[in-house]
Amino acid sequence: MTNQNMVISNAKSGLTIAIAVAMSESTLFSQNQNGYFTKRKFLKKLETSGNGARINALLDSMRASSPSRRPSDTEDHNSWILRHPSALSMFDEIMMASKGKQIVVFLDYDGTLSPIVEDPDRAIMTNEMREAVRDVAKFFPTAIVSGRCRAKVYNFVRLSELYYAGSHGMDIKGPSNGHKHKKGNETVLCQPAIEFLPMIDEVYKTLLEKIKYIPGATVENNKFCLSVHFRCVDEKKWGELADEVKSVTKDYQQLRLTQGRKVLEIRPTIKWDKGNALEFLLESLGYAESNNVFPVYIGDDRTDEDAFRVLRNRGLGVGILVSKTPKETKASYSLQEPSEASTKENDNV
Ligand SMILES: O=P(O)(O)OC[C@H]1O[C@H](O[C@H]2O[C@H](CO)[C@@H](O)[C@H](O)[C@H]2O)[C@H](O)[C@@H](O)[C@@H]1O
Repeated sequence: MTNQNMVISNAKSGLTIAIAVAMSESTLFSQNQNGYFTKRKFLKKLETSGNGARINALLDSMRASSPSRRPSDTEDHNSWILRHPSALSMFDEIMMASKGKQIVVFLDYDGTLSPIVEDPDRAIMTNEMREAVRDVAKFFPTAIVSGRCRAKVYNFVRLSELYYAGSHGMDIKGPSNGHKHKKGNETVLCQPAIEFLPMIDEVYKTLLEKIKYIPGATVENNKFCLSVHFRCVDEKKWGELADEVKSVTKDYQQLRLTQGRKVLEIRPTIKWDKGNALEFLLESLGYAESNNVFPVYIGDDRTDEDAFRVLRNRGLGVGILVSKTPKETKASYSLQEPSEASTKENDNV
């Protein structure tokens, strides 16, 4: 089995595109035309409001981000896919664009490397996926960019050779070993919201008390930000939950509310997001102003849009949105859900 076959057979997700791009670049991956087309065919099979906002607006937004499927969705999907084609069907185009450039891979965690599940503590990444990421990182600098706190996402992924940007990019650390992609000897570290730690902790404790009577509601401490989960909350109780969250955050003008997949996220108002994290990491790798770099960013959530926007505005690399349903996005390409093992059939929110 060649290195290339090994890499591909380990891949079970949207991550395959990064691996596919790898095939075009690495000299380790030399092969003839037939081999190229066989691999491509095989890859196809593998694809599996701020503090001032009113409560009603927040509740509307929670509902809007959790749509139920309608019969016309197929039509919407067809026109959407024309604007955001499958990254696999555009394989050749992406390969051409990356030619001669240094690929850097950015991967979101929840909904990209792991399936969306009801209990956030059980969003386990498969060993197969871990091996695929490990193989990608052998060839390219690779970063995990997550809303989770860095330590937690590291515990899920457990690959010391990667860069990790936790808390939506507000906590960045370079590889803990002497990895070849590491620049110099210095450890990359960036924590732009360090002074918010006591405030976040205080809000976490207050929220724990406030929401404990709402069945299914949980709050997750992501160190520099908080996640209030409502995936397991009866929709009739969403209004109450929104009330409680607003009643706490209204006293903290330095915090803002954003939304993810059935989650309200409380974050410092500083201008720092996954897009800034991407730029910081490119700079740390020595590609601040360079056009010879080809970032591949794969993500599924609203917060990943900040990174997609940076790539689009700078005309760099590709953004790939993992989604089964049409969504407004700045990503150029799309992929289906990360794995067959992901939650319920209709759950893409
Ligand atoms: O940036 P990400 O790595 O995608 O993190 C965003 C949030 O992901 C997690 O919540 C989401 O996944 C959970 C597990 O599948 C699911 O139960 C929840 O409904 C989703 O919103 C994580 O728990 C959050 O802290 C992250 O902010």
